[in-house]
Amino acid sequence: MPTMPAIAQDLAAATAAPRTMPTPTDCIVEVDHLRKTFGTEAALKGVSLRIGAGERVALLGASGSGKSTLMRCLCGLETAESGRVQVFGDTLQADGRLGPDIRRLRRSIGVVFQQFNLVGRLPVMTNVLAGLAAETPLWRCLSGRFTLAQRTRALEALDTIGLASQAFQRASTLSGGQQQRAAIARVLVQGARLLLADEPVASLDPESTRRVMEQLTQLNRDAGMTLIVSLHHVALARRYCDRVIALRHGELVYDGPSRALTSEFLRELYGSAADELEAEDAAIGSVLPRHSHPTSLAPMPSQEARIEPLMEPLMEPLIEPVIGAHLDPLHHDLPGVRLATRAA
Ligand SMILES: Nc1ncnc2c1ncn2[C@@H]1O[C@H](COP(=O)(O)OP(=O)(O)OP(=O)(O)O)[C@@H](O)[C@H]1O
Repeated sequence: MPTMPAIAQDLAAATAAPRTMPTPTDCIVEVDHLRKTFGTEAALKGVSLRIGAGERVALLGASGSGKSTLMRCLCGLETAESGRVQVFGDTLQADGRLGPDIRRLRRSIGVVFQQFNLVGRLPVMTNVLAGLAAETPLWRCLSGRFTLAQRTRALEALDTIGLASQAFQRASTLSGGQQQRAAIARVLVQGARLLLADEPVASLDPESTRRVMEQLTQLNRDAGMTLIVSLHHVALARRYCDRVIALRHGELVYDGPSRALTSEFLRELYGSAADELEAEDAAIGSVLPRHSHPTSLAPMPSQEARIEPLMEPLMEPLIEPVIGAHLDPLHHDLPGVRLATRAA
């Protein structure tokens, strides 16, 4: 029986139009020999990869293969014992230490988690404004006195993902899919250039899954955000991402076009969980469009016209203080967010 790497090599070689690896100049993520151990367990065993600007990459692998650990290392929420992560040409971490530019780099990295990381009792708008915490003076964050321009930006981001009319509702009143889209609006308002989405649809129904995946795809296409998304469903990876990186027991076992993935390889990758995943994939597949390109829609009123009726509450200077431990783990090291968390 062929080994896993052998199958992966065959797959990549058999692809009619192999994806060209990003050249050093358009590489925005470079990972070299990353190794991370928890106790005696190695979660990442010397992973190396390159991701180019504007790519849409799916991270696949069975439970425990190291996907979340890799994602957390890419944004500096986790430090690896050895190896290096460079983002936008600067060192994010090397040999267990975060680089000197970590705060600046984090501003350009948006992260979306499976659990949404919204504060349910705060309005959707406030949750989205938290994306601006890194660029806003502490006193403004603590008192909720965001500028009109910032509040308008947040409303526009919510409009872009179709949630403007829910802007002043408590986040807890939204459905799971809507909450995930609000988390995406927070990344949009942050102005991130790299979006890491760690199992963003794992707790969503098939229809919400489709919507969230399309929104992530649109951010990649329209806002030019590079997207790395970890997924359990191969059908989603095939539909929405051109490239797949697969991990198994902390090792990179495949890096190539998503269309080249075969059932044989996936059985190797997922082992005994393959049958269950195949059944779930069939359910998801039934609600996915045939093409990931958005279908043409009826003409919409301009964004200005759409959000104009919602502007009135924005004229009130106070929104809500940006508080809460779960708002945005990336910015927990900001003094404002720490203080606010303690005060909450
Ligand atoms: N904070 C931690 N403490 C101890 N072990 C951890 C920690 N985080 C991850 N691990 C271990 O590292 C390995 C990789 O975990 P990781 O969460 O990265 O996998 P995953 O592919 O994201 O899994 P899943 O798909 O189930 O989320 C697992 O064996 C896990 O138990």
